Amino acid sequence: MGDRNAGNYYPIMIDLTNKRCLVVGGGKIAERKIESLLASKADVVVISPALTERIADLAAAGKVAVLLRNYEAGDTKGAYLVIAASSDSFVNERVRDEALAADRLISVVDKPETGSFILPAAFTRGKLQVAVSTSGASPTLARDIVSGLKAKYGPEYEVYLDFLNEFRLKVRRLVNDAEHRQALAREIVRLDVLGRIRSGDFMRFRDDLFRKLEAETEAFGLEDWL
Ligand SMILES: C[C@@]1(CC(=O)O)C2=NC(=C\c3[nH]c(c(CCC(=O)O)c3CC(=O)O)Cc3[nH]c(c(CC(=O)O)c3CCC(=O)O)/C=C3\N/C(=C\2)[C@@H](CCC(=O)O)[C@]3(C)CC(=O)O)/[C@H]1CCC(=O)O
Ligand SMILES: NC(=O)c1ccc[n+]([C@@H]2O[C@H](COP(=O)([O-])OP(=O)(O)OC[C@H]3O[C@@H](n4cnc5c(N)ncnc54)[C@H](O)[C@@H]3O)[C@@H](O)[C@H]2O)c1
Repeated sequence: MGDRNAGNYYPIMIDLTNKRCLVVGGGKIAERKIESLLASKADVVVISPALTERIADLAAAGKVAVLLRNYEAGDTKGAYLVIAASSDSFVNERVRDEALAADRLISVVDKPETGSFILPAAFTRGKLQVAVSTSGASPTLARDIVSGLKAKYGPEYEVYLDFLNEFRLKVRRLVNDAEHRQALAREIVRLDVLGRIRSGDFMRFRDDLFRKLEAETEAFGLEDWL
């Protein structure tokens, strides 16, 4: 494992909406990658002579396009991102070489260090996305860390992030002074908004706050709510 990436992977949030993503292989591992690609609204194409039941269901429902055959040279053409997830390491190597030659993003599930990216363990709460990677050293540890974080950052974070997003957009629209905007950005996360979401007191609080912000704008501060 001497050639494992030493931890200098570049973390990036990438928009895959309508991007063609090719998955070679239709087994358990491919299934997991397909599910996460679909969750990111990618346009998924699967090439594999056999499929798990779940992938076959996704194909029947029109959620993924499937070519029910072995990988052939040239298959990576037109793909923005490629995942080599077959059980045949020779095939995965060919997929990788072809993808790399055309500078496509490529992940190789059996020899991750030979590809150009790896996947983290991750979960979302609306706009909050938490992703953990051990640079491939221990996917199981990554998953354990994520399950701890999942318990800590519960479903209320979805509402919280939507609120923060709405607040930020309003502030950007209404408040011209950059320092004032920054002060509000710092203060808003110090308010116990999560407590209000949990206690059911949130909607009234939100409406009051936004009403005041719209009315007072440049003079608006959050001291009264702290
Ligand atoms: C996090 C997660 C996300 C996902 O897959 O979407 C993920 N692996 C998960 C689970 C998992 N994977 C494995 C086990 C069995 C126990 C074990 O062996 O440890 C379990 C546990 C289980 O399944 O319970 C085996 C395994 N994994 C890799 C290899 C090949 C190798 O290392 O050479 C082998 C050996 C295969 C073999 O020898 O047969 C490689 C990779 N797995 C990665 C991601 C990337 C690095 C992540 C990081 O940086 O930490 C990387 C590098 C490539 C990649 O796939 O991008 C997902 C958790 C999903 C969740 O949250 O539930
Ligand atoms: N990255 C990870 O998280 C991780 C975890 C465990 C295992 N693995 C590795 O991932 C690989 C796949 O594991 P799996 O459990 O999904 O295996 P699997 O046997 O369930 O599935 C393999 C799939 O590859 C397809 N396939 C075989 N030859 C092909 C070809 N020429 N062209 C296209 N598709 C072809 C098969 O039809 C099948 O659908 C294994 O090599 C395993 O070592 C990776």
